[in-house]
Amino acid sequence: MEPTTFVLFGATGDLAKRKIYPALYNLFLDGKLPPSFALIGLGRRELSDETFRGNVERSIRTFSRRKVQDDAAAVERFLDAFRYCVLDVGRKDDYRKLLDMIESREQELRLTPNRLFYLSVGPEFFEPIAANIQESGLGSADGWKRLVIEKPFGRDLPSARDLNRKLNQAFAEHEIFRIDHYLGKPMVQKLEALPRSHPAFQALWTGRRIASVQITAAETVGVEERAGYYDHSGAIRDMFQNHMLQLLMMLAAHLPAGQADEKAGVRKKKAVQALRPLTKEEAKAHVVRGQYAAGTVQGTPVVGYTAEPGIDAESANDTFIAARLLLDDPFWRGVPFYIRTGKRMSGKSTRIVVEFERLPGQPLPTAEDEGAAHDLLVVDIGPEEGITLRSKANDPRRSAASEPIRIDLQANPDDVPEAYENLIGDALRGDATFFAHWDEVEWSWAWVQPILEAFADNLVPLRLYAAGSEGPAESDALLAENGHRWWSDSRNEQEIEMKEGNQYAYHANH
Ligand SMILES: NC(=O)C1=CN([C@@H]2O[C@H](COP(=O)(O)OP(=O)(O)OC[C@H]3O[C@@H](n4cnc5c(N)ncnc54)[C@H](OP(=O)(O)O)[C@@H]3O)[C@@H](O)[C@H]2O)C=CC1
Ligand SMILES: O=C1O[C@H](COP(=O)(O)O)[C@@H](O)[C@H](O)[C@H]1O
Repeated sequence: MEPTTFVLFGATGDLAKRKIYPALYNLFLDGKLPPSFALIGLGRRELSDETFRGNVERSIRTFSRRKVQDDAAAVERFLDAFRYCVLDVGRKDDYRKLLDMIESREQELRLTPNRLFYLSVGPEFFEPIAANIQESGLGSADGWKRLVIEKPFGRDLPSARDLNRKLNQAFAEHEIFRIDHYLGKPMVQKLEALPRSHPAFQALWTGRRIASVQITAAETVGVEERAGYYDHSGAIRDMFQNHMLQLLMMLAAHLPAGQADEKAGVRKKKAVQALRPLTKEEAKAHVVRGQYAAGTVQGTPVVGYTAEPGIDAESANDTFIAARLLLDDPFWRGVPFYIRTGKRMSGKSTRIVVEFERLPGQPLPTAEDEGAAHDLLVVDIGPEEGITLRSKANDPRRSAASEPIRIDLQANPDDVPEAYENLIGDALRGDATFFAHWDEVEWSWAWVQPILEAFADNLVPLRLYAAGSEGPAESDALLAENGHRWWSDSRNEQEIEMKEGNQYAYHANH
């Protein structure tokens, strides 16, 4: 890997502490940091290098997935790369000081001037930092430069386009790495190749009609301490436009054989472009907007959203969204994609369920089975990981069908890299596969824009749901209109949970 100077804006912030330093430490332990590596942390706070390194050490001791053992020498070698520089985003002199510091580190360590600028700061700083990097000469050295940028990328279509145009004045598209941490999750990285990953999945994918695809990201937490941000974003901007649509793209990027060598990014773009647009008038028929009311989450009583600290008592912000989407694509035509995400739901789970239509000859559901699943491919993305095939046809209680096959390749969970480890490792290597490319971001915002407008004009009613539930009843009704039901919530879990010998479970081998 090429020598790199990692320039971290927001080095004193929460994300750096909880995610970035632990990820870098784990990459270091795995030998995945460049052998010649320097990190310069930036923030307004006055910190000495020593205090900064002490903070980083505390962060890796608290948050690293691998225990920081007594190998003091390894920790010291890791921390040796870290320096700190005071920088206020708006002060031009600070960028000149930073340039001096970077150049002197590059000389000291004989580093080729490859510079990775990581913006772990509020979105209002993305554009001024990029402009100052260019203006100060920080980005004009004789090596590569990359910009790693956190979410949110805009708050609607026009602002995202504006931000992108401004970033492009300093960085080319191939130099911009937009983080969507869901794309760093190991199971998400397998989605696009899922149909080819096992003969059983391949046979299903090519031989069976898909009845529906359901994508759920349910959380038990509420707004936490993020009222200022969340009350102006809601579930639609916080989760739906980015993480949920990226999950859809990753899954739908499957194309018939023959085009399989097309790059994943191109196929993802085709998937998002194929989304049938909704007008703001149509939004009400396809989208459910919810907000949590008081309730009980896993045994603990909690207040409703508008009683949360920092939230306007009259707030009509969405903490839940469910939507039905259709793709005008030869493979997916007629298959509804149902997406939902919400806070203060009954459990924490991100899961995709692909439901296959019943085969001719497959046992008809009995009265006891009423509403039970046909064949389901269940992809658990987090917190549990795994792929399970649940099939009625192979239930030995009903038919003399084939012996159950169990494929269990579960890796030691301690060995599963964190999303940020995967993404930072990729950015250091210059591999943008699992980052959100501009086309994807722009098309996602374009699909979401009429819904944002419908919410703003109150064309989609706000439905209250009790904290600890599965969301508003209208979200169930949305699927029932097509004869479907959510297969990924605790009410139905027992119905799809069949006897051990009746499941094909494939746990990712990382
Ligand atoms: N925290 C999280 O879990 C997640 C965060 N994100 C995104 O990551 C980014 C950072 O979030 P987070 O770490 O939580 O935010 P914090 O508020 O914890 O940290 C903000 C950082 O920005 C620095 N900063 C603020 N103002 C200035 C300024 N004028 N000049 C220079 N530095 C400044 C602060 O340093 P100082 O005070 O020393 O100046 C601090 O290091 C945001 O874009 C957020 O949306 C994305 C996903 C999850
Ligand atoms: O980006 C975000 O994601 C988290 C959920 O992430 P997960 O990895 O725990 O599923 C969400 O809580 C947060 O509101 C959002 O900003």
